Amino acid sequence: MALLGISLIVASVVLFCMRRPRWLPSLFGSFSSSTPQLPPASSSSSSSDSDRKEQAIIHDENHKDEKQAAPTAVERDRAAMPPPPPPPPPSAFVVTDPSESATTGDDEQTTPKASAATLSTPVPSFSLSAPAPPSVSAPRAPQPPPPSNLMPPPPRPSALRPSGSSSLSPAATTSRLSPAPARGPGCSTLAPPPTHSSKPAKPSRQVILTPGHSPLDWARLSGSPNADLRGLPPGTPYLKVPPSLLKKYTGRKGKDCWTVLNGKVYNLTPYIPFHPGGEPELLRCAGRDGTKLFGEIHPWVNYEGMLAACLIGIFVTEEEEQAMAKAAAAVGVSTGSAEGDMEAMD
Ligand code: HEM
Repeated sequence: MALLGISLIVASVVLFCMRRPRWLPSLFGSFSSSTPQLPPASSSSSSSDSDRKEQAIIHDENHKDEKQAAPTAVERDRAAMPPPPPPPPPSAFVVTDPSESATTGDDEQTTPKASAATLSTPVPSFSLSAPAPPSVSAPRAPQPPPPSNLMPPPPRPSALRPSGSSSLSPAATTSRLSPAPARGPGCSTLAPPPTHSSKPAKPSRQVILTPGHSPLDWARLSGSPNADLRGLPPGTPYLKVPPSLLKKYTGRKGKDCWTVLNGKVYNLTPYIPFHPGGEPELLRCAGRDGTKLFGEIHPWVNYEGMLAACLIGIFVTEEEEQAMAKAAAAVGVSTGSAEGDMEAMD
């Protein structure tokens, strides 16, 4: 039992010496009656020496207590032990000068001590509920400049800089920025570039049509499904027109005006008073193939739709027409050969 008590005392003393709380000097102050006062240490080396002396004194004292009344000494130590100091609050710390601790008498603290300090400049804080930026339209009173510790906004990027002040290399500048288009003096940069050539337009060769012969009147006359403007007897099939027959219909001497457009033969006679280009122009293609001439003047005109009621037949060569006539004579039927039919009509 005594052995257990002794070992407990030794363990507590060892723990006590290893932990060495800050209130140790004041504890030793309470033992001033039995222990001599040590001079205050002024440097780290003297502090370590005094520690060793204190430990030796404590060790001797404990040995005395072990021999006399060990349990009562332990209880007295625990009763005289002051509560540990409260931990410092978590705040900003500044390192104080070690000389200050020496002058204040805190000889145990040899390392720089940190203490709370208030900053003179306000710490910038950020939050999601920041006020909205001022609108451009609403006029506002002049506001004080922002605090100097805030970062100024970056400069606005300029799209087009003069080549002299550009930070880009000349090669990069020329590759990114195309040269300004050459415009005449006095031209606004917002004005569109000229898209029309300065070539004067051709004077119109349209003629004044007589009343009742407008394009709309022609559309009304030729548009009906039963319209027959061919100038042939009703029920005449589409004819195969050779060149020898086509050249007889020149529009002169009371004859009709036939022409060929892309392999089809049309009777232009009913259309002559409706032609915007006039009769003489239209008669230039009478009795012959007018495909090339038509395409040179107005290829955009939809002649097929306009002349559907004027279709005579198809344009064939003389050989084709003779071969078909022979074949028809052999079987004894009419092939629609235009030559015989036209001669019969005449
Ligand atoms: C092949 C013989 C033809 C000749 C030489 C001829 C000539 C002309 C000429 C000189 C004009 C006036 C162009 C102008 O305003 O600058 C014209 C206009 C016109 N011709 Fe013909 N023409 C021919 C056949 C036809 C035929 C077969 C049709 C239709 C069935 C036709 C329909 C028109 C129309 C609709 C215009 C008015 C075009 C427009 O206002 O833009 N022409 N033609």
